[in-house]
Amino acid sequence: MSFRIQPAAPARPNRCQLFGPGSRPAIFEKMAGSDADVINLDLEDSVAPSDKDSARENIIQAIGDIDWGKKTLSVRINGLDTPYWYKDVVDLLEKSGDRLDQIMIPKVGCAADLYAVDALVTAVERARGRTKPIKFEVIIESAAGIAHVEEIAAGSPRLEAMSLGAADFAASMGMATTGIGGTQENYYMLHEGAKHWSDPWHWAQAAIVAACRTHGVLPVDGPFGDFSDDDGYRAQALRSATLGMVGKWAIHPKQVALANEVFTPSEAAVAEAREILAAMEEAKAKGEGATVYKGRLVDIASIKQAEVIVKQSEMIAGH
Ligand SMILES: CC(=O)SCCNC(=O)CCNC(=O)[C@H](O)C(C)(C)COP(=O)(O)OP(=O)(O)OC[C@H]1O[C@@H](n2cnc3c(N)ncnc32)[C@H](O)[C@@H]1OP(=O)(O)O
Ligand SMILES: O=CC(=O)O
Ligand SMILES: [Mg+2]
Repeated sequence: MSFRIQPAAPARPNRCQLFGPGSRPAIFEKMAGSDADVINLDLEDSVAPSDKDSARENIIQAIGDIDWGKKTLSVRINGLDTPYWYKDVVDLLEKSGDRLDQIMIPKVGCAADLYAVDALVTAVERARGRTKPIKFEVIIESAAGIAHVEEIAAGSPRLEAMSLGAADFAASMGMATTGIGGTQENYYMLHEGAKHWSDPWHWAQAAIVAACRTHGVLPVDGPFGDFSDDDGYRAQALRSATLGMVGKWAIHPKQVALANEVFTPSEAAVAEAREILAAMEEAKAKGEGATVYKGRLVDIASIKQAEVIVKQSEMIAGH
């Protein structure tokens, strides 16, 4: 371990982030009644330019009027390249109460983007005497975002979560696809005549996880557009969980259960992790740093691996 200890990410469940357009207030109660850990009310790309003002008002009203339970309540503001974002921030903080937890900043390209939003948020919070500091989450969804991912992860003490936005990311990178996330038909290796599909999102996800883990931020997988394809969603989510991500977006309510299933450690996984911890306790009592569990090596690193699963399960159960 480096002299610098890796900071812990925020201890809150973030298995599923359910999105809904701010211009569609009829679904807000349904979102609040869902099993998603995080709600993302959207002012950005799911809202037409002509609806930006009314969507903002809908969201401000709903923040106070609806019982959001224990969910993390987040609003995705418009990008810093638009004329809308400053009013999103100012109106949200001036006109809504303390129930709002987080602002999601899309298309972040460098740490200065967070600095700019932080400066505005801080000014409004002070002017209004808001005592609960607003947290940030960001979307990495551009070439600049992924190129500067580490400085972004370190960009603000308000930052709690970072998502990969596959749709805008693909567009910014010039990727030859219109699919949002998941397997891409033309991204394969050929071996003895058989196609083996590769994962074009892998490197960006791994970069996001590394940046997040270095700076104590929650890494999250973004949207999977084909909400008719449960198996495709599950496969994408399982890959993300295996890489260290803690959750995934749902762009339709039917994806919530899939995300919760994948990002809640199973009883079998928790039981095995506890057995590994017990085996290592026994080894430690005998003065050994390594032992054998079910025919395979476990050592002091295995304790840390097992603790990730046990802690995640306890945190979710305790929430
Ligand atoms: C690339 C990105 O930026 S992704 C993030 C931004 N995008 C979004 O926020 C889009 C979020 N999703 C949606 O807007 C919608 O789910 C759509 C447009 C994809 C589909 O909407 P619909 O055609 O109404 O879906 P469908 O008919 O299957 O809805 C089934 C039920 O779920 C409800 N529902 C639909 N979307 C949502 C949602 N996001 N949250 C909660 N409930 C929802 C519908 O009201 C309907 O309820 P009912 O059975 O009581 O009538
Ligand atoms: O905002 C999300 C995306 O995929 O783009
Ligand atoms: Mg996007």
